[in-house]
Amino acid sequence: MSLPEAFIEKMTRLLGPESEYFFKTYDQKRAFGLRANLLKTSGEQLKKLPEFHLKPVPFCPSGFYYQEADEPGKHPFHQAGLYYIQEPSAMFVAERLDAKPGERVLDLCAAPGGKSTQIAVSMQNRGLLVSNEIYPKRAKSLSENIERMGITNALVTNETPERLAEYFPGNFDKILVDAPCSGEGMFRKDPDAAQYWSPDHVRECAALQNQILDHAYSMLREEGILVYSTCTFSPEEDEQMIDHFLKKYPDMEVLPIEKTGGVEDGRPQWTDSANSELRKTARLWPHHLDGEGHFVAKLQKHGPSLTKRIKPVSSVKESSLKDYRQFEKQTLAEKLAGSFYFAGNQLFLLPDGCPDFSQLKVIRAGLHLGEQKKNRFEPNHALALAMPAVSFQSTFPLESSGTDWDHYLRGETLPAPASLKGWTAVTIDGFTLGWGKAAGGTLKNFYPKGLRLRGLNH
Ligand SMILES: C[S@@+](CC[C@H](N)C(=O)[O-])C[C@H]1O[C@@H](n2cnc3c(N)ncnc32)[C@H](O)[C@@H]1O
Repeated sequence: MSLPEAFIEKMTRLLGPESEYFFKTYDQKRAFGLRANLLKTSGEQLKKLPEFHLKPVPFCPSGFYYQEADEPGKHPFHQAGLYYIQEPSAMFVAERLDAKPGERVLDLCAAPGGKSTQIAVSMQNRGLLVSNEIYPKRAKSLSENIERMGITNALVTNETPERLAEYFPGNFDKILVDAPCSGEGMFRKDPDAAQYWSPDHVRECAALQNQILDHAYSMLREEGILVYSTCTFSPEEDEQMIDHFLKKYPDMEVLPIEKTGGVEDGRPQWTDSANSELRKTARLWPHHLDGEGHFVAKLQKHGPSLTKRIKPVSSVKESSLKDYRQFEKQTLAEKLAGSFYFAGNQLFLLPDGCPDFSQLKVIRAGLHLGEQKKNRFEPNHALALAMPAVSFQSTFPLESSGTDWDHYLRGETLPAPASLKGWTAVTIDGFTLGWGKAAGGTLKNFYPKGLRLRGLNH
């Protein structure tokens, strides 16, 4: 592939004789990856599927390489949220944050959600994950991926880092900044990215990352953890960015990152200070492992934080849940508990200890249960995708070896047993796919219009 001249010169200067191996990767095919969604399945279960040819990613326990011809994006398990298609080296990042159930975590630059969906898995859907994206369209796809993967503890926001920093000073145990960058590691995946590249663009990205990091710092609590990552090779956005950050905030300490499967140390020699601490950061190079390339730094804040306590949202009165409870009794296997919240007619079950978010642009708040209609409750797609099949009193089973799933995902009505009545969870090989409502021998289709398949799928 054709690369910008100035990029070739720069990488040749930085890498010396190693650059020969680096540039050779541009003539090779890129690796394709998917990550098992451990909220719904296991890697072992996916590995048994004859449709896919999966090989483990050495630096991510739930990650697999697949063959391009496997086309996992076209399999109904994708719509059921059993995996997330993700560039393999990107899978290394969220694992380093080591988010735990019950923590308060912020993913500041989150769309389309590869890393947020991975963070939610390690939190086991408990605690609070604020998953933020600055651009509205990208925030919408982030929200859809959060829904598809069955994540129930996320507040998906569409804010600038600056606004969030005003709202959440000193509030988070862990923050991921997966920064917008010059994307040098994306050239094989997206050849257009190479055309946008210029030394000026690298400088602009570095200036933006600097500002984003300032905001992240102010939102971190004392002893909180910050992970910073990019998918670019330029030292200005990687080691030099962290070097500058450490000088500006001396209470930040670089933490070691365990490096396996071809992951390498950061390169302090590419900074003015040559601070040996920077060796603890990690670099994923396309000529040392199967993946496009990433830089990751993990830091801890030891200084005090100016913290604003935000009161949690209190639950609505039980009396306003009458129609929901009636629906729940008829449809679900157990009663849901927690903080319920109405946004207009839309009912949500909020993440644990969810802070008041009334002043923020929020796209999704925890689990979207459904809509209060006149004297009845209609469930949302998110509720189906967040629950395993055993959580429903009635299921409508489809098989991936058949063709009915294709009709269902296109929004068509399906024939149903005459005895089947009311809301039922449609499943694919035992995994929930969406809602249907049975009456008079047919299943009315409630697969969301915006997600339906169109045209040829095979
Ligand atoms: C590398 S991507 C994030 C990828 C995402 N973490 C994932 O794993 O799917 C960087 C994100 O930063 C967003 N972004 C762009 N400008 C920004 C800014 N000024 N502040 C915060 N985020 C910004 C981009 O829209 C993009 O979604």
